[in-house]
Amino acid sequence: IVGGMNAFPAEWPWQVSLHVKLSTQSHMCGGSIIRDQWILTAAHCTEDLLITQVWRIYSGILKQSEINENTSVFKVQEIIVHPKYVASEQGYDIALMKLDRPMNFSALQQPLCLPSEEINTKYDECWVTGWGYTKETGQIEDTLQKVKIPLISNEECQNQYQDYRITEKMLCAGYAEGARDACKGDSGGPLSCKYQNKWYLAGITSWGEGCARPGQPGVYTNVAEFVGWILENTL
Ligand SMILES: COC(=O)Nc1ccc(-c2nc(CNC(=O)CCc3cc(Cl)ccc3N3C=NNN3)[nH]c2Cl)cc1
Repeated sequence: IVGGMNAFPAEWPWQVSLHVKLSTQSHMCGGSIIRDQWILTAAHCTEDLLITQVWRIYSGILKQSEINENTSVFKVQEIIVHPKYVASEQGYDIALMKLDRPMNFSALQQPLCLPSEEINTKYDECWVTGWGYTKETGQIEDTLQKVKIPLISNEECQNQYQDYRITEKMLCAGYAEGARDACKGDSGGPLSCKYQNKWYLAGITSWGEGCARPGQPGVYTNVAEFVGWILENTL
């Protein structure tokens, strides 16, 4: 997250950290709790890592340094990648991970709401969160970062990304002057938007041209367009 600040404990209780354990273990992507046994993340996070055994999912943490052999960890029973996913810039950057056991919800770990179709235009505010870099040449942050980012219209976003096709299944958010954005290591995490005092998973952090560059907003998977797919696949 570029231009953000430290989150508070239990402020974003649906945010999880997805780790991969090969010879070493490290944070790979963000994710969001949507049901007691289901995490929503980006399809590109699972590329070349479709073997479930390498994944470790940490919930209820604020700091990466809280992770140790005693921290509660979830393993992955199943990974479902959207069948139309090819690359982030072409959309369908969405995947489900089924946990090896149901999660007990608490103040520190609980789901947020899936959006409905028409809500995208009514949000009061949106925030992107993650442990990603705070600048393009950065590193994974210890403390979860948060930054408030306004949604922008797909028409405006398409004007700023002339070499790409910004589809209705994408959502854009950013400031014209840049300076605040998601960055490397934030992908898969939530763009959380508030409406009438409830938080909704409006977007999944997906791609952008660099981090926080002027006129280069962040592009998110438009979750409202995939609620049917999510429900069908999490029965
Ligand atoms: C010790 O452990 C580690 O070092 N772990 C670790 C884990 C993951 C990564 C990593 N993850 C990615 C996937 N892309 C993203 O996360 C954000 C994409 C994105 C989305 C929006 Cl909305 C806006 C801008 C951008 N954007 C463009 N350019 N940069 N960011 N790339 C890399 Cl590199 C690096 C290190």
